[in-house]
Amino acid sequence: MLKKLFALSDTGAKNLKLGIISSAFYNLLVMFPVGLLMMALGDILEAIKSGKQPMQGKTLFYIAATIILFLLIFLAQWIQYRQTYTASYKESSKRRIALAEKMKKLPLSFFAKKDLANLTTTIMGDCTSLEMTFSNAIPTLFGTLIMFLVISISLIVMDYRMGLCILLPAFLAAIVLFAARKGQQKADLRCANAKRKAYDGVQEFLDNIQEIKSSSRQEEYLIGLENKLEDVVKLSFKNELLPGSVLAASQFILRLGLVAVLITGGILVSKGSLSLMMFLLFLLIAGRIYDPFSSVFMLLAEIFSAMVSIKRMKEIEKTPEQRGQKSCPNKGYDIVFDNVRFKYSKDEDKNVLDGVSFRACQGEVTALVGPSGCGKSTVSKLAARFWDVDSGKITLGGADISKIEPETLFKNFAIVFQDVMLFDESVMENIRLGRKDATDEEVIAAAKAALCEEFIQRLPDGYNTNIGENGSFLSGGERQRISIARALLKNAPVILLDEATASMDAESETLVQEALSTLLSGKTVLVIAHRMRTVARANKVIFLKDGKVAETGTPQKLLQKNGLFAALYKAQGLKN
Ligand SMILES: Nc1ncnc2c1ncn2[C@@H]1O[C@H](COP(=O)(O)OP(=O)(O)OP(=O)(O)O)[C@@H](O)[C@H]1O
Repeated sequence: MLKKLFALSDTGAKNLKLGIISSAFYNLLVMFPVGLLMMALGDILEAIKSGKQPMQGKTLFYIAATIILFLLIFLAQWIQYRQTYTASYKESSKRRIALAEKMKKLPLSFFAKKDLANLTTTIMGDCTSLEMTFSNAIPTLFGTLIMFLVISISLIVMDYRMGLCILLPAFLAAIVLFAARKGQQKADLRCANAKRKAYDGVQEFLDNIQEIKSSSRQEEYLIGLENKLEDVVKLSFKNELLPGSVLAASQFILRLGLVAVLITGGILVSKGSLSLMMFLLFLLIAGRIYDPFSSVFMLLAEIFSAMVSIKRMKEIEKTPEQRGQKSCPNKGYDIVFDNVRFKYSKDEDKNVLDGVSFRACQGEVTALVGPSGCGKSTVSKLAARFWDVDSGKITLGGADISKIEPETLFKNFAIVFQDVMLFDESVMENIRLGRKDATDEEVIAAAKAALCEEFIQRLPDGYNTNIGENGSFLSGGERQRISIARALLKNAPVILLDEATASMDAESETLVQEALSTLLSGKTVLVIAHRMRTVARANKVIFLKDGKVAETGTPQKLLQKNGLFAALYKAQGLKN
């Protein structure tokens, strides 16, 4: 049950169980000194009454019992610490790894619906808050509840009237806290959303600082960001105020228990229906039993927020993964689209691709052409199974790619996307990302083939120069050439080039095209290029319009046809 409720691993659930048991054991054990004290007091009073020496012959028993009791308390606390703190950190790191592994297997449709801040909060923030909750709050809560149950039964058996005086306030206080739970969770959610919006805002501000500074709406933008940050402060304050007030109310109700024991006990003793010793025992218990409750109540807010984190995590865990076999039974590397229909979201009424069929043959360059938004990038993303098609089929060498595990399938692809992702590392390491076991010589050869050598030599430290966050020290054309070098290094049988040469000047583009054409020979190449000069060299053109294949054939044939492709070609020819 614990495993399901708190989304734990088998070991995590086992450790939490042990933590709860040791916490309950500890809470019960700390009550025993009260019993021992009462026994000693009883002995002393008995001795005084009968005129004997107090505690005669029993001193050793009391010393031994005290030592054993303290040893047991120490042991219970040590086990609780070990089982909860150490185990919860291990569990939390396992959870982070499991989440990251899970995300690797999720389709891109999942990430399109979530924003980056939300995911970061789940992986880092939620895991950290759960770490704290499992290391302390949950074992303390359950441990206290078990202790309370055991003591309640004992108190009722000893004297139900006095027992009720102690127990009723605890129930009342718990009811108040649970009644406020819904409000607390709502406040938590509001606060978390405000934090996420502020995080997104700051991230957007840092990412686009250049555009914001040069825009006439700089003031307006900053006011918007300031409002988001102020919302966080306001909602955090409210979020603290609610549990604070509820906590104060429940603590007050708990204190009433001590007063009730004092008044009821006093009346019962005066009537002679309760012994003085029993009255003292209940008073001592009432003085101690509420202490763990106070700390549990303080932790409840933490536990309620943890339940929100767990819900978010379960949502990720439940998302279906892109699965498939670990081997790719392809014969050759022709890519075939067979009546493919696809849209990014179920809510859209129009398909982005609507019955697309074509064959991109091995050893040929197939160019995807068409007006902006017609679905060219979508075709290349579907070919690498970044998304799964809604209907129809895509095959690689005859193998249905929807049945092949994405990681296995991806080994066959090298991709140069429109947005090049570069890392804050050296040029050498950025290119080596194409194939992590490549030697320096292989990296340099790929860089030369992608015409990077010339600008790399100009960098202060050559191949060892750090290129800054996302290659911010490089020009658009240079960044793309690094990305091409990476793809060349991977030497995969299928190459997807998406706007690969868009940021280069005409001269560099011609040189890169030449380099590519020698290096890409024998491979299946799907290229998206707006410039018609690039397309003219392709073996086949797929002209897309509104998500449908409008024309297909060799560039020469399509030019002769004088249709859509020819019109676009001529229009660009005029511009160039
Ligand atoms: N991740 C996404 N989520 C939702 N819609 C998307 C997504 N990516 C693209 N689209 C939409 O799908 C349609 C096709 O986009 P796609 O990027 O494939 O076109 P394209 O032909 O490559 O355009 P361009 O030449 O301008 O790059 C567009 O209407 C676009 O708005």
